[in-house]
Amino acid sequence: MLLPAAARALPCAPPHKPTLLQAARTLLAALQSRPFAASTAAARAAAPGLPAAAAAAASTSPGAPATLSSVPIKSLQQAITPQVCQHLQERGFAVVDNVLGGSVAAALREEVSALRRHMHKNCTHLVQGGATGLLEKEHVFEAELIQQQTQALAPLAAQLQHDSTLRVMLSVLMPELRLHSQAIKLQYNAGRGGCFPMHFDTDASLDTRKVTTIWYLNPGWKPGDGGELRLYPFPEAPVDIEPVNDRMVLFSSQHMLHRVLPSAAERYCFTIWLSEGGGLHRPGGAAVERDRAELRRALSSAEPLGTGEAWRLALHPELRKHAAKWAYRQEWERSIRESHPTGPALDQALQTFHQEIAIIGRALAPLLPAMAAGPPPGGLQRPAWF
Ligand SMILES: O=C(O)CCC(=O)C(=O)O
Ligand SMILES: [Fe+2]
Repeated sequence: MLLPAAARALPCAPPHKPTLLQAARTLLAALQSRPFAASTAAARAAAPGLPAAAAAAASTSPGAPATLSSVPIKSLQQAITPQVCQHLQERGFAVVDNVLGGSVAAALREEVSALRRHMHKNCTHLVQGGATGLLEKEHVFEAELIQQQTQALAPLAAQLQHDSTLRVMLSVLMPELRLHSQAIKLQYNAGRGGCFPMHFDTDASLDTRKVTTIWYLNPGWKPGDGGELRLYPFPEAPVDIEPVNDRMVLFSSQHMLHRVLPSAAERYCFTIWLSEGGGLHRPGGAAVERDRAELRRALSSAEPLGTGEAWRLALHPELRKHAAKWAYRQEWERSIRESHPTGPALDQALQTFHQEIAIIGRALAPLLPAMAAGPPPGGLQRPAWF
């Protein structure tokens, strides 16, 4: 059922945007020389050629520095290229190496290490009938940087939490993201098999996170250590990404299914989530209702569906994550077992998982034969990621 590389429909390459990138760099330089709160208007005045979305991405809350002087922002600016954004847009993810430089990566690793005794166990969030249950993971610990005490122990990460360089650079090339704010989380995996089950970071109905960026800080990583990030860009084949030092991975927070494979070695990283401005956008209205009614009709029709039509429905934005969950149900169950200690909480989580799979199986029954048989001969249209 996975999409063969040769059959992918390739959209046209976006136009080069060197002048826009230059305008973004001018703005970031201006922000660096004037360290406090930048408004959208100030940002546009500093770099007149800049699109509104990029200027808005540069604005910060009062008192927060807009960009850093203590990390090599130049390398971060250069990390976000048109090629990176094209990959992110078309495939749902991108990988950037040597993003901060070895010495900054080493300092950040020290900071994560210094915070270890302030960390709490990472939990899997189980959404069930409107309520959220928490299932602790073994060996994976995390800290947000909200309290002054933790910020003092991790000053570089605390500055990175506010730095707008990444947001501005992404917004120049992908203004449709409307990025406006960000949050950081530091993570320490003690090894001993610590891992994450398959999940999506969020959903449009939960919060406004759009882009997940994970930054790896593991200079000693070697094959066999495990802890790879596995992405499932459904319906394409999974991709494993090694958590090597100074690597940043970007992906769609809402649509990229992913997990962390069991890690045999200590593993350090941090995540910055980039969010859309303008509050939670709950899709609704007549058009959405019509769309849903059409989906219900297609799924309940007595007529058998052709392969192309079945796949079109499986990749519909409302159904795609359920289709992926069904397609990977065995691997998904294994990942839940691997990530949590045995006991009643795990048993409950597995029971809920099986109930969900049964519901999905019933709802998507007309699509399952086509999904099991693989994509149609002409290939599939790539789904939208953002
Ligand atoms: O540690 C990683 O590579 C990914 C972590 C993750 O998926 C998460 O925090 O949601
Ligand atoms: Fe995640």
